Amino acid sequence: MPTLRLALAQVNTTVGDVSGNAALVRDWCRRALDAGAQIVAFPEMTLTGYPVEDLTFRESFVAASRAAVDQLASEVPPDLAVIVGYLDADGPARTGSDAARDRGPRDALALLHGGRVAARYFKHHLPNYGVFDEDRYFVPGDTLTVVRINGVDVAMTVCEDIWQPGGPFAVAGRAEVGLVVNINASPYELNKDDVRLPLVARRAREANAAVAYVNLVGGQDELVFDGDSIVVSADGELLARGGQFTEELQVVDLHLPAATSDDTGDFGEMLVARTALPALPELPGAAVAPRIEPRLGDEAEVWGALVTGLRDYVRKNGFRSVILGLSGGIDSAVVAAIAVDALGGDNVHGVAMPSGYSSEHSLDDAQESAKLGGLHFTVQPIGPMFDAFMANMNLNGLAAENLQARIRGMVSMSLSNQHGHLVLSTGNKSELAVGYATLYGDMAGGFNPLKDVPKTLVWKLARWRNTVSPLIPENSISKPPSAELRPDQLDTDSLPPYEELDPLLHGYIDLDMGSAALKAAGHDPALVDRVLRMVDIAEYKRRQSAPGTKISIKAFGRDRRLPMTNRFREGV
Ligand SMILES: Nc1ncnc2c1ncn2[C@@H]1O[C@H](COP(=O)(O)OP(=O)(O)OC[C@H]2O[C@@H]([n+]3cccc(C(=O)O)c3)[C@H](O)[C@@H]2O)[C@@H](O)[C@H]1O
Ligand SMILES: Nc1ncnc2c1ncn2[C@@H]1O[C@H](COP(=O)(O)OP(=O)(O)OP(=O)(O)O)[C@@H](O)[C@H]1O
Ligand SMILES: NC(=O)CC[C@H](N)C(=O)O
Repeated sequence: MPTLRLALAQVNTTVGDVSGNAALVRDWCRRALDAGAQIVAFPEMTLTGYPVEDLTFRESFVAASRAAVDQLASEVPPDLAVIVGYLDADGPARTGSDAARDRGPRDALALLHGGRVAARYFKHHLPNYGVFDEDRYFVPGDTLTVVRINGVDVAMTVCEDIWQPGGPFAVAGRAEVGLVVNINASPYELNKDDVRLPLVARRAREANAAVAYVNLVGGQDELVFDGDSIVVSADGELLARGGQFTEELQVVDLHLPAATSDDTGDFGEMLVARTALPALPELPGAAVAPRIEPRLGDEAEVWGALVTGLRDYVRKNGFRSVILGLSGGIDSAVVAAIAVDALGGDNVHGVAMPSGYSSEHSLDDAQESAKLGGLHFTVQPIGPMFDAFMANMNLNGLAAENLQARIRGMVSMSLSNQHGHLVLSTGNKSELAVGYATLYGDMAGGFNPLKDVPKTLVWKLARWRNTVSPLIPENSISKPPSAELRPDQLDTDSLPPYEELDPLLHGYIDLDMGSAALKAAGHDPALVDRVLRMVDIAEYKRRQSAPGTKISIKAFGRDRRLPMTNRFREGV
């Protein structure tokens, strides 16, 4: 049986940084060569980053990607077979009514070898659900490219191709290949790694071939990619698995069946095209021992996603530091802790902004949070600014309460302008769901790490993080949540307890259950009516909220898209 040494490069690309991504490929090709690899595979759309969204419509961007792949072919080691994702096009982008087309932008993959592009493949299945809009951008490929490498037939596929039965994997089976490489940009959501391994194993059995699945790592706006690259044998046995949220090279020796078929042409759902590479150098030295990295627990996994999402948003947008209001409450303490893990305490600035309603312990807790995180801490009382407003405007009730939140938002943004820190907002998913946040107040900010984290999970994350090392004040975890916008205010004055609210929100938001289904599932009918109304009328707020890392199956923004102007009310 021939043996191929394959490296999977789980790397962190940046959208739009074509030359930087090409440099990354060159660097990791050298590492693959040092590890004695014959083939190295990079993630989907490596050269452009993923997702490029409407950049696809720009001819100049497509041209930059195509030029980069040609140039890269002459720059990577000529004896190494390099599989790399990029944006290609064999026709113009969609302009409106041209519904059925066989040419246009392509989510493409190139096999580089011997100083040239030796083969190409265009993604066949285009995801168009959840956060994906690929029908908007790409034309599906209809030809599976099979490359003979040292006597083994290797098929190459892109991401969604592995999520669908039939299509490229079934065709690969009929074409009798020994290995299917699948390059991915598969965003993280909680427990997705539990789905991936059985999926990859199923597809291996469907193709009757070993499968190598390589995924991106790193953050891109609301998305974060967790890596979790996988290699399985033809019968679905796990051979190697990468870590989560780490850039790394996974190297594996695969004993694969010698090629048996030369058939090409129509294989049912797709055509098959074949090509062959000149012989690659024989394997040097001893066999490599593949690694199977342990899985992270749920809290560690979500924490990894939030830290990676924040770090990359900050870094890839040219910031070095962040600023946030530290109230002494759980949300700002957890955001500060995420920021400390992402950027180091020296790059995190916490500002306590006490008003007349802030309790003494709030300031102490805020200070403790800063001390534990080793972050910069200042106190900026807002009383005089509040008084100046009130002396000039006749405000009372909610208008006066919200003024405090707005002054804090203005102070944070002013310090951002002055010192160049990115402002973090801290509203969790439960609060954003029911509109419990002040527009242009505590909602002010450039990025919100907790946007997709329900309040009950915020507490769990805090407890888990403190088991690693103490970073979040115990008092912030244990005290009842309060906005402290009026005397003795508690969240429970306006909201049901979060232990009741969160499961209801999960049903309504993440699972799209209606009022009848939620009541049938055992939620208190009066609470269902009240909460659904609160969620429905707060859509305008969510549209104006800062972006934040997606961790759930349905995040506000890219995933859950609802009209702001909407008279439909559940059960009415
Ligand atoms: N459909 C629509 N489209 C566009 N804009 C719309 C709108 N409906 C109202 N608006 C605008 O929105 C305004 C109302 O929103 P907003 O000004 O935010 O004020 P509002 O939602 O009335 O009050 C903020 C709520 O958040 C709570 N809060 C504040 C701060 C922190 C926390 C916390 O603990 O985390 C909680 C606070 O106790 C209060 O219940 C209206 O005055 C109007 O200008
Ligand atoms: N006294 C304060 N000093 C500094 N920032 C504050 C203060 N009060 C509120 N903030 C900012 O506004 C955000 C919303 O705060 P608020 O305390 O009203 O609600 P919360 O959801 O209970 O948040 P937290 O749990 O952080 O207190 C806080 O997370 C914090 O960033
Ligand atoms: N880029 C893609 O095709 C990703 C789609 C796929 N279902 C995933 O989430 O992994």
